Amino acid sequence: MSKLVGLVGWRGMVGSVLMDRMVQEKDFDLIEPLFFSTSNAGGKAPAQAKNETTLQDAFNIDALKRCDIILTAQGGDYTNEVYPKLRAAGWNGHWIDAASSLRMEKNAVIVLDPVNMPVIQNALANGGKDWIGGNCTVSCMLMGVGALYKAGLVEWMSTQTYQAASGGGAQHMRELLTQYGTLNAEVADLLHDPKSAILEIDRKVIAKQRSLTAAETANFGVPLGGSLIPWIDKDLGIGKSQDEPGWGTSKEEWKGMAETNKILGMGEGFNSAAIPVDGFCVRVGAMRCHSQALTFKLRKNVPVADIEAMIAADNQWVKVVPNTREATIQDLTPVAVTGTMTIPVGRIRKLAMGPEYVGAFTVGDQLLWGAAEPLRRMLCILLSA
Ligand SMILES: NC(=O)C1=CN([C@@H]2O[C@H](COP(=O)(O)OP(=O)(O)OC[C@H]3O[C@@H](n4cnc5c(N)ncnc54)[C@H](OP(=O)(O)O)[C@@H]3O)[C@@H](O)[C@H]2O)C=CC1
Ligand SMILES: N[C@@H](CC(=O)OP(=O)(O)O)C(=O)O
Repeated sequence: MSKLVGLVGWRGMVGSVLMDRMVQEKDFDLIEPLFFSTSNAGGKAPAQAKNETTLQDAFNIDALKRCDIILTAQGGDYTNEVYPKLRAAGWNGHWIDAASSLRMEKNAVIVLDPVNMPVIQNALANGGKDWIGGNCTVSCMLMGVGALYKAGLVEWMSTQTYQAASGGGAQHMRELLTQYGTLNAEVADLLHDPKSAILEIDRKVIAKQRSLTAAETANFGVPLGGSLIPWIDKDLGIGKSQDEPGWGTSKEEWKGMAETNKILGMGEGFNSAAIPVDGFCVRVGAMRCHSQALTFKLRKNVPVADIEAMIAADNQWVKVVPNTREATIQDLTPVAVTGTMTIPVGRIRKLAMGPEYVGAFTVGDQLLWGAAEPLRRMLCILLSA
């Protein structure tokens, strides 16, 4: 008999990408889905419903308890409210979650099976029930360069990210595009006139950016179109001495080290067993692909050709982009990658600091490998266990 799989958050942005992938991969053939809603209980479930065609109340613990597996992309507030009640009510099913709330819990595994299948299998063998999707930036990075970690080559890594608007959610994407439109409209006449002065256009654009209303920047807080924001998520550094690691760190930056090490089953957080990962996380005006410039200090001098071969052989989605201008501008951009499962890694080269210092650049669709895909793959792992 098919497992009863509760789906929560299926109509949100991450949930919609997840549903599309589940349809593409025919995951619904393997399950009996039970659709939940936080806003429309009693309404009609989507077309993928089989026997249970009515939307269930996502806050109804008894309804949730019926499920063998619950897969949620509803968000952290939902998880914080419902998960403890469900476990307290004795539910012993598998919980698969896109939200970060439970990620660092001792019993939770951050799932990214092309990278950490042994960690997942070990947890399964030990009765693990909580399977949490990783931070989008971390998951996309490890899909690209996980091979170097698996080979034990990384002494430390520094990452500088270029994160898309979608990481903030659907409203952030709308706000970015609206800002681009507003800026374009401000100088449309001048743009149409080939003889107009570029500095006049520039002056009008910056004046408009600086005078955007609170409503026009409601989601990001400041203009993003034509600018960038070098801070993502909360400030975790408050209260620390400025001379210790962690001071002035954003939560997104903290996740880089904490989650990378947890995914790989190594030391967690800033402890001695963990591989140091640190850098700056920056929001840019891309739509849904996160990009990252990586600097590695390797434990030994490894030829670039060997590094490329290791990365290319790691999984079926990673693609090494030759470090040429043409290949880079064609294949190593958010525009090239959006909507695809491909994780290109390029700009692989030795850095001036010494032969153990290697640079790379990678791009990933943060709604696919960064959010939805590891979850549906974990569902399949559970179904085949
Ligand atoms: N955005 C991202 O990049 C990432 C997000 N995540 C996690 O996933 C969670 C969900 O994120 P995201 O998908 O962006 O959130 P959304 O805001 O798009 O969707 C969340 C829920 O909002 C409700 N909702 C209300 N109005 C609408 C509407 N007009 N269209 C669709 N849904 C609506 C739906 O619940 P209902 O049907 O019950 O009303 C939906 O499930 C996040 O909180 C985060 O924890 C994880 C990784 C990346
Ligand atoms: N914080 C990410 C998106 C996200 O949802 O991250 P997390 O799942 O770690 O909360 C971003 O803004 O790009």
